[in-house]
Amino acid sequence: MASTALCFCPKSLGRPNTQNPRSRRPFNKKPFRNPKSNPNFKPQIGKYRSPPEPVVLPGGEATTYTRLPPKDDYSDPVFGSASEVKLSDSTPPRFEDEIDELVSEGEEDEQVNGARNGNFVGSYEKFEVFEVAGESEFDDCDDEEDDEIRGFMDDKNLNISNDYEDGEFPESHNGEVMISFDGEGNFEEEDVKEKGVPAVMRCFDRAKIYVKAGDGGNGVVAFRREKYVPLGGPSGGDGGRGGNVYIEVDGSMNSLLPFRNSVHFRAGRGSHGQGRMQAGAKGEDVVVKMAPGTVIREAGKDEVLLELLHPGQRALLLPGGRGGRGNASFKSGNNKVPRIAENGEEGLEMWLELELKLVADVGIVGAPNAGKSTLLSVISAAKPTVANYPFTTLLPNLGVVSFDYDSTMVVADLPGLLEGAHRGFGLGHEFLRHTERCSALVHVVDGSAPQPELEFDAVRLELELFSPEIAEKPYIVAFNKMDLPEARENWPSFKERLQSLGVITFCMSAAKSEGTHEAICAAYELLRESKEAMEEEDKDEGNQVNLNHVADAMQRQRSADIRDFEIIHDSSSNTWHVVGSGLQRFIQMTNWRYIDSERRFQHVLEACGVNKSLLKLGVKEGHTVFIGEMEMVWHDSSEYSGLSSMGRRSTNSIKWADWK
Ligand SMILES: Nc1nc2c(ncn2[C@@H]2O[C@H](COP(=O)(O)OP(=O)(O)OP(=O)(O)O)[C@@H](O)[C@H]2O)c(=O)[nH]1
Ligand SMILES: [Mg+2]
Repeated sequence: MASTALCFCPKSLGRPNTQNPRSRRPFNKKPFRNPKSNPNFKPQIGKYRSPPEPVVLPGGEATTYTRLPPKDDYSDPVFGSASEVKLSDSTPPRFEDEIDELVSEGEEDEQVNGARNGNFVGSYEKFEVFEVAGESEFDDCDDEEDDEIRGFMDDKNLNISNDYEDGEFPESHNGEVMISFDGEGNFEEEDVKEKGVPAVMRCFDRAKIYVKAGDGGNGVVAFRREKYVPLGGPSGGDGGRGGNVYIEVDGSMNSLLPFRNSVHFRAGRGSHGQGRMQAGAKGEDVVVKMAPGTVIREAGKDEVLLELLHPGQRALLLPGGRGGRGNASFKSGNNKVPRIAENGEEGLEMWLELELKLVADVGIVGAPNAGKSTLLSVISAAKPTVANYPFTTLLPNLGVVSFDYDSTMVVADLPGLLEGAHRGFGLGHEFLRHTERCSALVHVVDGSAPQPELEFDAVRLELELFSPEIAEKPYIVAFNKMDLPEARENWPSFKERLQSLGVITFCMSAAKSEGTHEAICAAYELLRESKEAMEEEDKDEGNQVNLNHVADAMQRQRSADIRDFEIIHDSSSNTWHVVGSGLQRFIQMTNWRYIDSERRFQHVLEACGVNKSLLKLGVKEGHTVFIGEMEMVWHDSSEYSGLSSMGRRSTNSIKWADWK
């Protein structure tokens, strides 16, 4: 079929590389920061280059890899002239052809025998794979401005070299990551770094966002003046409450990619109060929509704040700040003309780290090119890309399988797993966490592979190394490509071995849609059983989850008693720090423009025991005392003994951590 696909080499995906994209720029090209200054730059309105159209090749050409394939199997996108390659050009040579070629050159030696015995990889020389950066600056998903030119996969970033003889490896230059393979199946691990995938793939299931609740509006000082109403009294209204930050699960989202473009979410501030006792309007709430299964943590912390699974669930994350009181609220028997009003309470702010673990019922795992996407495409309406090269699937695909009206299941097709994936090879491990929420797995094995048993074992081992919990999930094995004679030949021995292990095994031809229904029905049966078991557990636990627990905890912290404070003395500078979240909030809400505020402040310090405690601890005339954001000085004279304000020391807004 004459069709084209984006040009990339699976080998370059076989290493986790996070080198600085600017560090290895081709010497004959001038660096350009602004892509629009590049004469070759064509703006892409559609944001990302679309992935290749689904292609179904004659299955006979497909080859499954459980290790990194040797270079000759693929045309090199860097050295080739075209930026796109025909799939037919990149068809890997048949295993036997390779051996025959060697034989015809009179090289029938140990290598060839090794290959005939199935030790395919051992017959190759060492090679290394590394990444050379082009001008692309797309690697950083935090960089907002260049989003529109970020390509889905930029083939300029890839380079491959295997020019080195055994044992001769160059030092790694410019921070590039090298993975050396010594022909014995041993990989040198020390250079392996964590982030090895293009930005779009990292941002698929990870994001960092900023959220801020709205500040409360200020209260005002006003007095009623009206004809025939003498001494109308205070009439300053209260400020409005700041907007809240909510997190809502949006069933139509299945990735965190939208957060590449919008990172900051701020709720509106409440309006200020007005005369005639008019209270300010409430600030606008902000609702941050997330894909089902997003795990939310505070940046830099391990503790999970929220984990919402079901579409439509909504949790209050940050409550808006309280509106400040106007002078009408301060009227009392003692003070009928209060000249005081409060500031609105500042809304809390926070950086959040989001991690998506897809909510799928069944996960399809297996080696690259085994036929996982083909299976998903025949059992559901999903149209994943199918092609005859490893790592066709770069991001997980979801599909819904409907049996009848009320029995459906969500199936996730994941990128292929290579041997050594736990050490960072391939893409599989990047996305295996998406199977954590699956109740069952379908393990697709390429039946036409030279040794399907080895392929099966390699993938099982990788699953175990990634997470024993995933490996313990119930699974079935789907032995694929039964339309090919090799698969039919391998099937009896494979079936016998797996049956002896007690594994449920099905044979099928995904391409011809034969046997797929039986396999998927068996997967559904596993799902049903595990759901029943889970429902039982839920019944036993019987507890309802409070989705607003984060906001509740914050609210409790903020409204702590003003008398709960701690005094810290710094003897080197003779300064005192009075720390307490109740006091801090009180200071932040004090509006120092009004003369009565200072008096009220002094009164509160006296009443809550700050002055007394300071005196007890030995504060002296002229010592500096910090309370929250206020800097104060201590006076110790016969007429007045206490603190007087020197001004604010910072105007930073409040972080959640400050309250803890
Ligand atoms: N003959 C035959 N070929 C098949 C069958 N199923 C899949 N193929 C072919 O195998 C190749 C790989 O299929 P994919 O579905 O892309 O494999 P995959 O496991 O999703 O591969 P990755 O996404 O790279 O991990 C394609 O050329 C398919 O046409 C089958 O039942 N019979
Ligand atoms: Mg696939």
